[in-house]
Amino acid sequence: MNRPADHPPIPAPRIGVLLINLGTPDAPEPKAVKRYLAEFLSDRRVVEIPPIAWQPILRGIILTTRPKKSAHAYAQVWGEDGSPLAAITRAQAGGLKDAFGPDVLVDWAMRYGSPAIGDRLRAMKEAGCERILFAPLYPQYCAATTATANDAAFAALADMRWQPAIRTLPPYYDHPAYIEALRASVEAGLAALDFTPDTIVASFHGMPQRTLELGDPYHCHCRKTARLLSEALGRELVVAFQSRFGRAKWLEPATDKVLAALPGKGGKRVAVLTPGFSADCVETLEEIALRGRETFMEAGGTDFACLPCLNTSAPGMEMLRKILAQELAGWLPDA
Ligand SMILES: C=CC1=C(C)c2cc3[nH]c(cc4nc(cc5[nH]c(cc1n2)c(C)c5CCC(=O)O)C(CCC(=O)O)=C4C)c(C)c3C=C
Ligand SMILES: [Fe+2]
Ligand SMILES: [Fe+2]
Repeated sequence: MNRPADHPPIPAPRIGVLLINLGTPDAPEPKAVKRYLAEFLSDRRVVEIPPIAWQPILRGIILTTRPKKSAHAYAQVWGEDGSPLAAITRAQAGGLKDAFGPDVLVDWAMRYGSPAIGDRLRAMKEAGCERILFAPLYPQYCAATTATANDAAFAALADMRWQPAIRTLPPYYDHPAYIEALRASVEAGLAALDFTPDTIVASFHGMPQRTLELGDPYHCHCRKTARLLSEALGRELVVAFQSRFGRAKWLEPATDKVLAALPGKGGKRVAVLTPGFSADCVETLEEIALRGRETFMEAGGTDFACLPCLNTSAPGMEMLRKILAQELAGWLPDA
């Protein structure tokens, strides 16, 4: 059937890019933190203990004690625009607004709390996006982060009669653009210090040792990132794992133990980087920059620095543009 000559052209299908990070409480207060932790720690991708055994511990012990302690940690890093993790992820999405042309909508969501993945996905669909790239911003794949973000996105699709086409961003732990962004950002960070570190620690978020034994590639991804970054910097990095949670054995060595032991072994001036976090958050700003510093100085260290994550730095944004454009190839008209 022919359309009349004056019929408006069919608009090009739009494309959506949804940046996803972990999530954060709505306020640095015990009530909001409790709500957030209840959702986060009930995720079976995060705590792999059968709910019948785990839920009584979670409800009976953890959610009655931890929210107060964690709210204090959040309060120390909370900014004018809220939780750093949310503020930085929002700014990353804002910085990419025009990166891929007028037909590509860039938005952001959080796996736990708000803005919820399902809500942002439905909004993209309503805005006409027929193709959507989910981008969990975890360089190293972990089922507790990457997979659960994708699970939430696919759960939202399960309710849609007319689904958009979907791609997911692969882990980018060894992507040359990521390693180069880390190198540039670490070199700039080191050059800005008023001391010369004798030791550089690369601290990644930990996970239970059992998760590695069950086949999760996270630990290998972290080690490879550290090796490639060490080669790019031309200097040694001490790898450590932070944020231990619960009683099980976690990946070792633990960052706090490494920081406490360094001064006794002659490492008095340390710089810590956290390359597994794409945005600064309570785990970098409170656990490392505040508590890590205290641990290190009390053990006899003389100088301590926690270098910023890639955040919205020029090398960080350039990296995001490159890895996202690579996944959009074939969807973008000129790619
Ligand atoms: C970057 C990768 C991350 C992995 C892997 C990860 C695994 C993991 N985390 C917990 C428990 C907690 N994590 C918490 C905060 C938190 N975790 C990550 C990232 C990873 N977690 C980020 C970016 C953040 C910061 C969130 C923010 O709001 O700034 C917390 C909450 C804070 C606290 O109460 O201390 C917990 C709890 C487990 C069990 C786990 C298992 C593999
Ligand atoms: Fe975590
Ligand atoms: Fe922590």
